[in-house]
Amino acid sequence: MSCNKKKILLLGEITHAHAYWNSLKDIAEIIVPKARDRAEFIEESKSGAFDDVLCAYRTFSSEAITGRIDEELVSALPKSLEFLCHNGAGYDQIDPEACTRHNIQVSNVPTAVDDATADLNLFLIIGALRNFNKGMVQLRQGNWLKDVPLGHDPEGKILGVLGLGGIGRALKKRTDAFDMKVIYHNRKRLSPDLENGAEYVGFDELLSRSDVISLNLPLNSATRHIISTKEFSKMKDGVVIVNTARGAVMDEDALVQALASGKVRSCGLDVYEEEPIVHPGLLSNPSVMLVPHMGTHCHETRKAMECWAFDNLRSAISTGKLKSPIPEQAGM
Ligand SMILES: O=CC(=O)O
Repeated sequence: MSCNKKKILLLGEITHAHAYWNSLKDIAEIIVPKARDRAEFIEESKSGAFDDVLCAYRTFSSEAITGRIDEELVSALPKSLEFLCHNGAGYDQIDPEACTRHNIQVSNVPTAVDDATADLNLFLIIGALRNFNKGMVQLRQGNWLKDVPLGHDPEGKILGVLGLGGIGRALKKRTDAFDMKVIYHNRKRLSPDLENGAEYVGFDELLSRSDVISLNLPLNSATRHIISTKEFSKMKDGVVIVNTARGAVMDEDALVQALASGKVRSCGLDVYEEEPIVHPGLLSNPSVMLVPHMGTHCHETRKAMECWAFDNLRSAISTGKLKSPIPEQAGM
């Protein structure tokens, strides 16, 4: 009976939206790989185990088995594969050009991640400005307020958002309540309704005017290390930097140096260049706020993300179109 159904390749685990996932079984047969690493995965695919799959669903952590979805991996997948539905906003684990060359349409999960990530982003800004981490570390060591410098109020400070997308805009909504003045830089200026009062500035102006810089842009070849030594030198002394996007948009070595010199007063990080490895210069610095990639680490958000990704699968199977194709493939 199942032979008439379309096939979905499951890369990763279903953790929240079980009922929705089970409902997909009415329209699709689920193929679960046995591979434990990339070499085994490629071999399994070449053996024909994934033949005829139309769609693949993948999670962020499935990279531990498949590795990056790049030319080598995509070439080993069956030609029947037309849709790759990624569960996550950032899809830097996928090479969009390789997928396009092999006629694989890719979707991600925008919007559903915005509020939870912006909540964490705000927590990091306030914590870094107010030296909360240092105070908390000292308290646990029995050193009540020892060597904890006075912090700074967010009110009246200039927040420079690099990448005013969904998360950046959700952050602005939150920082408006703290009377922060928001300036932003994107490759293209947004429409006034999306700007919602944020001031559009050039990249260098954002670096030089901001009291707090928030990195909210995707990681790709154009944004890797977009913040490094030269950019730090253009910032105000004592600037605060927060990153909930991807670690590699900022050069971590350069950040550690900028913290040591005092150029950067403090930072708040949810993401790191080599997760789960964290730079020792960050780990040993009690003034910085460090969180282990928890931007969407909430029941409700994780469920909403799965549902969004499954909507993409359902749409691909029933209409031949994705609900949220990645921008690189718009019009494919
Ligand atoms: O990091 C989380 C995501 O990309 O959704």
